[in-house]
Amino acid sequence: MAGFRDEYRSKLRTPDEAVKVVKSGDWVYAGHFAMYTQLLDEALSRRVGEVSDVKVRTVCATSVPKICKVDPEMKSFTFHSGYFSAFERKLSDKGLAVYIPSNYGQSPIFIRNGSAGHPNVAMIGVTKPDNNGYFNFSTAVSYARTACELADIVILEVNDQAPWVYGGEGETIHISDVDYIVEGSYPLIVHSPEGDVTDADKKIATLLVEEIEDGSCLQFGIGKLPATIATMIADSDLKNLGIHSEMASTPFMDLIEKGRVNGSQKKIDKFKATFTFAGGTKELYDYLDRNPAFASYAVDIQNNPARIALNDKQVAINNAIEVDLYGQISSESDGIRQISGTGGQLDFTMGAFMSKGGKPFICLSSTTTHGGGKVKSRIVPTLKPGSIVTVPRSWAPTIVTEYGKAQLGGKSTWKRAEMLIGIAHPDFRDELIKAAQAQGIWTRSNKIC
Ligand SMILES: CC(=O)SCCNC(=O)CCNC(=O)[C@H](O)C(C)(C)COP(=O)(O)OP(=O)(O)OC[C@H]1O[C@@H](n2cnc3c(N)ncnc32)[C@H](O)[C@@H]1OP(=O)(O)O
Ligand SMILES: CCCC(=O)O
Repeated sequence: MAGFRDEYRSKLRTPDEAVKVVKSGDWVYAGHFAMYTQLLDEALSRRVGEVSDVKVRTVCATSVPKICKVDPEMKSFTFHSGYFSAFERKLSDKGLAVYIPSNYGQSPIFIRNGSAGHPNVAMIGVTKPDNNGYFNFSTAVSYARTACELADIVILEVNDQAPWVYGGEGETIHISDVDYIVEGSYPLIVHSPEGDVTDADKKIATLLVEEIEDGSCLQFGIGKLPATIATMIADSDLKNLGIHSEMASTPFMDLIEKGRVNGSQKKIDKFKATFTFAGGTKELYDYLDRNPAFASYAVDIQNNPARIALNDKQVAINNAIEVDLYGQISSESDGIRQISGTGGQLDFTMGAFMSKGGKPFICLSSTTTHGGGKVKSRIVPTLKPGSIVTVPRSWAPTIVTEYGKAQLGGKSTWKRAEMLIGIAHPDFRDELIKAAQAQGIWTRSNKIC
């Protein structure tokens, strides 16, 4: 015990001392989500002008990184992210953030096989150590462990307000694997989906909840709709549900506390709700602290489609920006504008398809005023030039709008067009039929029921 305390003291540095190890040209892997390493970011930002071409990489930063604020010409730092938060997409709009495409579950694989930038320095957010000298990656297990294992230098930023989240695998690091430690104390940033819940959202949630059976195992993606659906399930009378998800969100508390989720039917991680990162309210972060109802895993394990499929009746509930008449799903860009990222959407869609009795869903309102202010259909003839396909049509699951469900798997292009137009907003159906005719995916026998 004493040895570990001495080792802790000997590795303790101020943030400014710790970031001195960063050299020009380095890749710096920073903390993810609410575990973004705020003190080290601030200290690194003070080295602007002194270093050049330092590439900082994170996932879904929950505030604007200081290194971006101080270096608008990117002379010292370039900021990279594998999934854009609202802050990051606004930085990207100004050319100040670079996106790294990947299925979330693949990201650590690319880092390990050397095709992603080698982590020269890992600066990762953790909890205070336990009595055995272990730190916990808290709400962002993600690929923190992989980054630390491969990094030349590991700096931990201890946040004594971070909850200790039980694992799984990949959730801790021992002090003997660490070079430097800095200490901090600040509340984890809250992540809550924006915007009011509309009547369309409620209708979609109702259509989706009908599909869930007692004993289903659930994944909820990021955004307002998955959160609305989770809340509706918490208020339903479903029972013996399980959770195998990428993200843990605020409604998970109610799902467990109201007795909907107990994990009793899971084939792996029985009685545990599993995830790789959490984003929600302070109450969620407090609830996760040393709560044996949860287990967090490294993302390459948690998001592995083959592992997701080990649980029966896996239901994947994710959100999209647009779907075209071929069933291509765009969930991360508006044309060439990168909005968010692929995240675990394809990982979980594939996993749910492969699970016995599994059901993958993509849900979206039939119209939006996003991206220009004018009402437009989210079911579109073709994706606009530059739009990124997050789920290819070969893996297209059931699409749900407030007008119904279209189960696309195995269907012809003619049938897909018919089904998708059938769940489009009525005001746009005629023009979609004309487009489908022009595209050769509409026959005389096609009809909208
Ligand atoms: C981290 C994870 O991977 S969790 C596991 C699952 N992963 C995924 O599903 C990844 C892909 N999905 C996503 O990123 C999200 O679910 C989204 C983006 C589809 C929806 O998330 P929400 O938070 O509900 O989106 P929201 O409606 O607030 O819109 C987000 C942005 O997209 C823009 N947007 C949304 N729809 C459209 C559209 N049809 N056209 C143009 N822009 C659009 C909005 O204007 C907004 O940008 P702004 O902040 O600059 O105004
Ligand atoms: C969500 C993808 C994360 C990464 O590759 O950094």
